[in-house]
Amino acid sequence: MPRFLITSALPYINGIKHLGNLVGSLLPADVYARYLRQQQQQVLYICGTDEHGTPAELAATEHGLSTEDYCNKLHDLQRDIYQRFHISFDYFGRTSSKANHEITQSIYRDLEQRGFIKQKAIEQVYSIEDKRFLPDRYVEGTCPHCSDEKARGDQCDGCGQLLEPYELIDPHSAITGSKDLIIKQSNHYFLCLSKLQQDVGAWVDRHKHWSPLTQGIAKKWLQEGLQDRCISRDLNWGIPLPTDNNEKKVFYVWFDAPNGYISMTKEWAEKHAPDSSAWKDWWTESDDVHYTQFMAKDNVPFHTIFWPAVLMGAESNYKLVDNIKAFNWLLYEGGKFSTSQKLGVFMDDALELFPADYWRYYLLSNAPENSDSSFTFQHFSKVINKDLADNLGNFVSRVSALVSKYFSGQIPKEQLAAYTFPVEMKVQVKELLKDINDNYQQCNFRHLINCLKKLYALGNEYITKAEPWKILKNDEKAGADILSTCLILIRIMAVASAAVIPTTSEKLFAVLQLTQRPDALTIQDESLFATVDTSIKTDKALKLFEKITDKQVEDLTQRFGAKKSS
Ligand SMILES: Nc1ncnc2c1ncn2[C@@H]1O[C@H](COP(=O)(O)OP(=O)(O)OP(=O)(O)O)[C@@H](O)[C@H]1O
Ligand SMILES: [Zn+2]
Repeated sequence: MPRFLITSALPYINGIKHLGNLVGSLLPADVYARYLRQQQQQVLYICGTDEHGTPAELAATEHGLSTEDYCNKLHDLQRDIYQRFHISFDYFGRTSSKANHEITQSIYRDLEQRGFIKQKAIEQVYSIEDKRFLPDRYVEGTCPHCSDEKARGDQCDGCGQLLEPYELIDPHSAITGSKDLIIKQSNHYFLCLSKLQQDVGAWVDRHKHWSPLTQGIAKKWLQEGLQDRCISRDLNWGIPLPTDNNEKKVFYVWFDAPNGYISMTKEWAEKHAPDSSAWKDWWTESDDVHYTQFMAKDNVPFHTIFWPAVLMGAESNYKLVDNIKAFNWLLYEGGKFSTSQKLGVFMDDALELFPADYWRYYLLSNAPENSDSSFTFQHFSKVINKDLADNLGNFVSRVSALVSKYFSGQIPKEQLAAYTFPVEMKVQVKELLKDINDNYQQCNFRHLINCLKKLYALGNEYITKAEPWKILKNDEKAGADILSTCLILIRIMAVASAAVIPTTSEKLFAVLQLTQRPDALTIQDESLFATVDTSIKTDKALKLFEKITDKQVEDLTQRFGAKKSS
């Protein structure tokens, strides 16, 4: 029986994440994991915070905390918020863990032994006032090409030119503004990626099923030719390089972060599996584990080229990824959401505004799958009001009100015994369920939501056309049959939507007074069409979703239009 390993790109520690991070990595991975579990598959879903690197140190300083304390705090905050979004990790770890230190250092030693590490002195900008080497993007100045005064040492956003820090006119530290900068030489360690080009290229070629976005990015890097890549930094915070030279170097965050997937699995096994060595059979190359990663496009080179190269070079026999579900950007006011620039709608604010299921449903309906997509409150309200409030919510509320009113919540047993689900509708629903199942399986989230939407609409249209409220006045049996069909449809909607809107699905089962969980039934299960013997208890109309008003849209657009202030 296959087993499914799932990881979502590790959220960086420098703040509460935004809706872009949610839709570009965490949410789709969660939906896939939930779907597979619902289909009775064995799943391990691993994620955790990515904690090393300069932005973490700077964020800590900004908050007046040591980097370690800051990371502890932000890790807990992030974990809490993912729980509130019902992201169902099997384990949520940290790249700063002891296990990650050990695994990263051991991978490095293998690479070194096998001749894939070289040393080279490089020149870097050192800020005397900051007492630190400055990464290129923390050097700012005037662009020599377009005179933009806000150019960074890696790139000018004004004209798009790639730059070196020494090319800037009037360079200064982006941290303190100090101009007291010198160029210092420092010995650094490089991964010999150029030696691994062929192996990585052949491996990428074998993955023809990857999406055009994933393949396109991987092939572009390969065509340009892989360059040896620096894996060390002169920082205090990070995983120390186990070198013989008497130097204080740490790994560059890109090198240690993905190893976190492995080390977090190790911690999961130590804490939660019956056998603490269970992590090994998830990560050893074998046919029965199918590994899927979720991320947005900026992370694709790291997961298709750099990290696989590291694992191949180390000849570690660690499992390489089978499928990569990559996303484009979710845009906010025409630009990219940004944690460092505090731009966009952040997950904590989002949950204060609306329940998690609103966001989960909307973000997947608008997922940047084939191209970038834009978030607006206007669009958000349109989708929620139409799909969830007008279709799903309205249908369930009409059905429960009628069953309460005409049958005191319980359709008589003798009528249920004589009832069968209408044949024609069964064909239609089965077809939809097949599409829903396929889209879950293939992680086609926009199509998936479209099918769910059709399912909700089908119920609503059926009851509108059948008009049980009229029929019930003269023919109780015919009316009871229509409502029985509706009750079954509610169960089907709950089961089919369970991975996307888990809380709502549970509420639907609660309305039906079903004791099972909606995710305990598989999506194409024949028993979904059996009669629902319920005793609904609603005295007044049930309101599953609150409609979002034009006034709310206006206020929220205004409130979040400017940069987030804190
Ligand atoms: N606007 C976005 N749309 C979709 N996915 C995104 C977006 N921004 C970030 N992601 C993805 O979220 C995941 C976690 O990202 P990470 O925490 O590293 O933030 P980031 O890419 O540095 O974002 P930011 O620039 O906002 O800090 C990554 O897979 C990243 O590609
Ligand atoms: Zn420029």
